[in-house]
Formats: sequence, structure tokens, C-alpha cells
Amino acid sequence: MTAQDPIFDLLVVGGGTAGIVGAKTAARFGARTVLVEQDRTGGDCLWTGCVPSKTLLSAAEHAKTTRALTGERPDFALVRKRIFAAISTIEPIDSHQSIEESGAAVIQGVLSFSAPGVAQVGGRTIRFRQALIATGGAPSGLEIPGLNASVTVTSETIWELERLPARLTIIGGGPIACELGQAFARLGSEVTMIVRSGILVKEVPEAAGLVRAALEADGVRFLENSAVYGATAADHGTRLRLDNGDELDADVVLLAAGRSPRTAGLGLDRLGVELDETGRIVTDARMGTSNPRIWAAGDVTTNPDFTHLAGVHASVAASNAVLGLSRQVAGTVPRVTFTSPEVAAVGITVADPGLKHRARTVWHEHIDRAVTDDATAGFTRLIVAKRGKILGGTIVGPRAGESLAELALAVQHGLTTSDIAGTTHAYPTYADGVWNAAVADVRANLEAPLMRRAIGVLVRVRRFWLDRPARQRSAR
Ligand SMILES: Cc1cc2nc3c(=O)[nH]c(=O)nc-3n(C[C@H](O)[C@H](O)[C@H](O)COP(=O)(O)OP(=O)(O)OC[C@H]3O[C@@H](n4cnc5c(N)ncnc54)[C@H](O)[C@@H]3O)c2cc1C
Ligand SMILES: NC(=O)c1ccc[n+]([C@@H]2O[C@H](COP(=O)([O-])OP(=O)(O)OC[C@H]3O[C@@H](n4cnc5c(N)ncnc54)[C@H](O)[C@@H]3O)[C@@H](O)[C@H]2O)c1
Repeated sequence: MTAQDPIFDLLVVGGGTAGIVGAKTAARFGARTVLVEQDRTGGDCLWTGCVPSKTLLSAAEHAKTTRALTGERPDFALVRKRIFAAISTIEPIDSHQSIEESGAAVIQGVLSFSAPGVAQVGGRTIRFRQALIATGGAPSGLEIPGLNASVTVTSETIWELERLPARLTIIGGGPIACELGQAFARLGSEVTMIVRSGILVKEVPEAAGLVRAALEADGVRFLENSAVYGATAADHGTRLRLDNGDELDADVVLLAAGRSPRTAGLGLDRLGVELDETGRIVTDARMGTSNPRIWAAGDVTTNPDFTHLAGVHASVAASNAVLGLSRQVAGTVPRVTFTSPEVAAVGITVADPGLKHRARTVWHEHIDRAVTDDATAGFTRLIVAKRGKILGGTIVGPRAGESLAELALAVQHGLTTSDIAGTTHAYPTYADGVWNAAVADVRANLEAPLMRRAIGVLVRVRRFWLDRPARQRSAR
């Protein structure tokens, strides 16, 4: 591209999942599209998020099995190699070339808005009709006096560790802390998690409890309702001081206490884009912002931080922007924490008795696949409204993320427990959890007094009908 750049129909800021999907969507519609990325295209998910963390979890599970069978310790260099291999296998789909093949231009540099319709990238001026902000987020910093940066990592830098830390302390109790904590414990690190309240607080307590027990079984030590208020240098690492006066030595400290949006320095104030109190961009259901020409998607917005949401929301934003549509994003948001057991949830996860919701829970001791796998620590719970409409639920267990797809479909399309109960599920699968919970709900409805009476009438009528020839014979 040259100094005579056209006025772009859509300027996309950020080349993570949201930016890539947004740019490709707009370009495929024929809109003049440019994507600006300050670093590598692919974003958090590819380089430092989903892809490396799920590969690490898989390698750690393998390491646990191998150690149990042979006593062999994992080779951390091979684990790292596997992570980099997974990234480089997936990377082409997020590359400059792939984005350009869709018809969008790609510019490398840090973008900031200078005025409505005008932005700067490294001294170059870009003019645009509309923009999609997809600048994502970054790990939130923690002010811990005395904590040396050389022993501190975040989800962005932990992948640079060349040796397995002997003692890893994690500050935080969300999905990042739980997934990475379990993986490093299974690889052989002595892991301590310092958690302000409980772990996985967004999930139902039984789910968080099962994950906590599984992590403890893998050797993770929990210091809950604790906070770190200071640190000093120690041999090979740091000594952390806790608010209760305890001290804890660590070789590496992982800060996993939430993420913050990348909105600073973008110049959004010059565009009149409203942010919430945490700096995230406020969007409506069309992914529009308070400026009708500016759209946003992904972790930079007030929506939950998930790759699938970033992609879907960006696609809706780009379509609305370049085609002038008013498509709205779906409210059904599935989520999975990929610990072992996995925790998967969608929609409403707690029954509201005031609204006559009911919860149907099947514990996985009663799911044959879980029994055959010796993995019965889990459950499937459906939250059901009057007339059997499925509102949401939680699944805990192996492959819970896969079983969740059916529940997400049910919630999105307003299916009922009768719809699920009437659909034959293959045996033996973990999906039996959803099926059995739905069957339990339908069966419980059949036990209701009115229904029992109606069924009783049917049985008697049928009996009467079948006995008709005998009655006729005796009458003759
Ligand atoms: C360890 C970890 C594990 C995760 N696991 C999962 C998972 O299993 N499943 C799941 O759904 N989600 C997971 N997530 C969340 C997921 O990674 C994010 O929700 C997703 O990547 C967000 O995509 P995004 O496009 O909004 O942002 P990003 O991927 O962060 O992309 C934003 C891009 O914008 C660029 N940028 C920022 N400012 C500017 C600027 N001024 N100019 C130019 N470019 C700029 C950045 O360099 C970056 O490349 C995980 C996250 C982490 C940290
Ligand atoms: N499997 C997945 O989909 C997946 C995996 C990882 C991350 N993510 C996404 O990334 C987001 C960020 O993850 P996260 O785990 O960093 O954040 P989070 O916001 O979910 O959890 C942060 C945790 O840190 C704790 N905390 C905050 N300040 C603390 C302090 N000073 N001391 C001790 N504990 C403190 C909080 O109580 C909370 O438990 C998630 O919300 C999720 O949307 C998704």
C-alpha cells in the first residue's frame, strides 16, 4: 500500500481472533478493508492462550499416565516442542497471507485514532468510514512490593520458561490459574495457588469443588482467602509474605488475577466511544458502540473473554458495519474450563424457585461411560423451566465441553427435556448425562398427580378395549 491509500470502508484494529474474523468477513463481502496489528497476527488465543494452554494440558495428562505406568518424568523440552508444533500447525490460518487472500490489506504497527475517520500508524495516516476495535486484553498487573520481575510470569510469558519450575506459585483462582496450575502440577512442579476467595467463582459450587479436589489430588496446595502483600528476594526465587503472616518460597510466580482491556492510547475519547469503569468498550447487541460508525468485538469489550465469542461477535459487527444490517448476537454463551475434570456451562446454571425453575442433576456414578472410565467425579445438571424448556446447565467430567454442544443447541433453540429425551443417544457416552437428566425430568412430570390420573385412565380404557372379545363371548 502507498501514501494514496483509499478511504477504507472498514478499518480493523487488532489481529487476534476478533480482528481476523472481522476483517475476513468484511473483505469477503467486497468492502475495502484494512487490518492493523502491532505485533503478530493470531493474537492471544494462538500464541499465548487457548492453543498453548490446551496443548500443555494434553501433554500434562499424558505425563501423568506415563509417570503412573513407568515412573518416568516428562521431558519439559519435548512438552515445549509439542506446544510450538501445535501453534505452527494452526498459525497459517491466522497469517498475513491468509488475511490478504480474503481481500483485506494488513498493516503492521500501533494504531491510534486522531479524529473521527482518521487514524495514525507509525506516522502514516489512514482514513476510514467505519472501524472495528478488536484490540483484546492483557493480564492485569498486581502491585506486590518487593516482587522481582525476573521471577514473575503471566499467561503471556510463561511459555518462555525453558525449565520446569520446581516451585510454582500462582496468584489467582480463575480458569487460567486452574488450567495452568493443574498442568504444571502434573508435569512435576510443586504448585501452590493463592486465591483471594474460592476458585472458579463463576461456576456452581459443586463444580468448583470437584475441580479443587482434582487439583489437590494432582498435588496442588491451596491457600484460599489469602492475599500476598509483599515479597523479598530468596535463594533461587522469591519469598512471598501473606496477609496472615505466613511466608512462602517460590521459584516462579504466575500472576493470573484477571485481564484488562487494551484501550489505553487508542484515542477512543476522540471518537466518543463509551468505556465502562474498567476501560472496556460498551457494546449493544449489534456490537455497535456509542459512536454509530465504531464497532467492537472480543476481549476489549464488556463481553466475556472467549475465543468463540470474539469470532462470532466480530462476524456480526463486520456484517452490520459493511452491509448496514442490524443483526444481533445470540445470548447463548457456552464456556468450558479445560481442567480434568472439565467444567462446561451454558445459560442459567442455578434454578430460581421464584420462577418455578427446577434443577435435574445426574451424578456420574450413574453414567456407565464414566464408570467404565473410572471417572465418576462429575455431574450433569439441567435447569428447566415450566413446560420443560431447557434454560441452561452445567456438566462436570471428562469431555464435558463436547457434551455441552447439545445443551447449547437446546438453550439457543428453546428445546424441551421431551425433545432431548425423545432423541436416542449412543451408549455408552458422556452425552448420556444430558439424556438421562432430560429423561428424569420427563419421568418426574409423568409422576405429577394429574398426569398419573390421565395415564391411569388410558391404562383402564386400553384394558377395557382388549377385554372386549372375552366380554362379548361371555355375553353370547
Ligand atoms: C491462558 C489462556 C487460555 C485461554 N483459553 C481459552 C479457551 O480455551 N477457550 C476460549 O474460548 N478462550 C480462551 N482464552 C481467551 C481467548 O484467548 C481470548 O478470549 C481471545 O483470544 C480474544 O481475542 P481478541 O481478538 O479479542 O483479542 P487478542 O487475541 O488479544 O487480539 C488483540 C490484538 O490486538 C493487537 N493490538 C492491541 N492494541 C493495538 C493497537 N493499538 N494497534 C494495533 N494492534 C493492536 C494485539 O497485539 C493483539 O494481537 C484463553 C486466554 C488465556 C490467556
Ligand atoms: N477455558 C477457557 O475458556 C479459558 C481459559 C483461560 C482463560 N479464559 C478467559 O480469560 C479470562 C481471564 O482469566 P483469569 O483466570 O485471569 O481471570 P478471572 O477474572 O476469571 O479470575 C481471576 C481470579 O483471580 C483472583 N484474584 C484477583 N486479584 C487477586 C489477588 N490480588 N490475589 C489473589 N487472587 C486474586 C480472583 O478472585 C479470581 O479468582 C477468563 O475470565 C476467561 O474468560 C478462558
